[in-house]
Amino acid sequence: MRVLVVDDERNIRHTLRVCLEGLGCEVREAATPEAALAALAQGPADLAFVDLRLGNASGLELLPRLLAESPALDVILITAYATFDTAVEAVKRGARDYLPKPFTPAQIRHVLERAKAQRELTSHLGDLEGQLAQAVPEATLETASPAMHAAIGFIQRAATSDAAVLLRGESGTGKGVLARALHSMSARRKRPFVTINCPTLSEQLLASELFGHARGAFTGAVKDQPGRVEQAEGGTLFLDEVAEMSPALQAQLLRFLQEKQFERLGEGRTRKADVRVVAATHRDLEKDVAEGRFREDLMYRLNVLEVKLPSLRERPEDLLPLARRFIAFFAKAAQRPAPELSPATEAMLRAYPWPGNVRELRNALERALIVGASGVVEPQAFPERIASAVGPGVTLGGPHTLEAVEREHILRVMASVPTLDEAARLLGIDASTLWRKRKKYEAEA
Ligand SMILES: Nc1ncnc2c1ncn2[C@@H]1O[C@H](COP(=O)(O)OP(=O)(O)OP(=O)(O)O)[C@@H](O)[C@H]1O
Repeated sequence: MRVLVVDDERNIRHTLRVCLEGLGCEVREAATPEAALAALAQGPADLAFVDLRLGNASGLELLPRLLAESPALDVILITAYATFDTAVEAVKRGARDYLPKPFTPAQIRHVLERAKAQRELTSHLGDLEGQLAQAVPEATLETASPAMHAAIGFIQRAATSDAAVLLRGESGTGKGVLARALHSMSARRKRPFVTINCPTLSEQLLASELFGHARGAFTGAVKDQPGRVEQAEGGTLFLDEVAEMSPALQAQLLRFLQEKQFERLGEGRTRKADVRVVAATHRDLEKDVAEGRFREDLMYRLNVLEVKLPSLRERPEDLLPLARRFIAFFAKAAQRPAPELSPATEAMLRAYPWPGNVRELRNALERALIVGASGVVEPQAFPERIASAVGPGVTLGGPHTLEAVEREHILRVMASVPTLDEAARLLGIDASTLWRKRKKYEAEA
């Protein structure tokens, strides 16, 4: 650590230098605010010990000037006038910590270690954020689909309340993405968003993951461990695939939703948590209730606010914009120029039913970018199941009835523009005729 010691008393500077150098730090000294700023201008420091009293000057006033010069600097304020108010004021102005005079070498070491640990954590977090941004394209809430637009509007309204929300929809439709969006739009946004993926854990592990456990609660429980409910304090807990919970856990979750109370596994003490619950499922919950697999009372607790996300098939307007977005993202990550989608690829993407929804589209495009040649993405870059989905295979001049060609042309035009009116304008017919034709195609499908 590069440390700057700012104190007008030579003795104190000397004591700190000896102690800090003994702990492996590189130390510079300054006796006045001007000297401190000049020292920083010459080279960065990680940590500064600053006396509150610098002759006629004040360390508290120097603090913002130091931070303006070096925003990543951690400042520890030293003072013989240790009052609670000064400490609070110092922290408000951006100090990392507070060291009362007279101090011992052990206190200095302690403060140093704490600052070091904090710096490591901050940089680790920064790394993780960077990695995440690299690996996952940023979710977009832009949509031209009326069904998706309605779902997002619902989420925006739900964000203003604290009621439980149930997100329904096929796998890969973006339930997790919307749960996170809901959290970041809500007043809880500065607190944690914690996800639990219910089907991936055994009953006992899931109970312990959710509510925590006491030491010795089961083999392998070597220490007390808080659960995700406690981690999510003040924030949002996202229960993915909630229908997969065992009956015993359903009962515990119901109690938590009703009373906000729970116990860690193997512990008598009842704890409280302020957590907003958002749950998701791709299953038909009413059927699970009718067949005795899911508690009816729990369903009604979870679905106070309920929204269904459309499948990708139900939002054809978004297919190509999403595809282009993923292509741009993965090309950038691979430091390549983003290729175009060929017309044949666009037709194929529209013809394929996308049972895995947005997730499947994203994965298919990531793969296509790796296996395909640069410049233009052709259907050959996709797996067989997708590449063979060329719809009715209509080609101009091919052996088709006029009606089949018309139908295919109309469907493709509708998928390529956001509104029915725009499609009608492109096709040169009026919107009511187009609406009737679409109804007819839907009835035939
Ligand atoms: N609006 C979106 N913008 C960008 N990517 C999205 C969007 N919606 C979904 N995705 C992509 O699809 C993937 C799946 O989304 P998500 O995990 O939210 O789906 P899900 O409905 O929760 O699926 P499952 O039930 O299988 O967990 C995400 O990781 C993301 O890559």
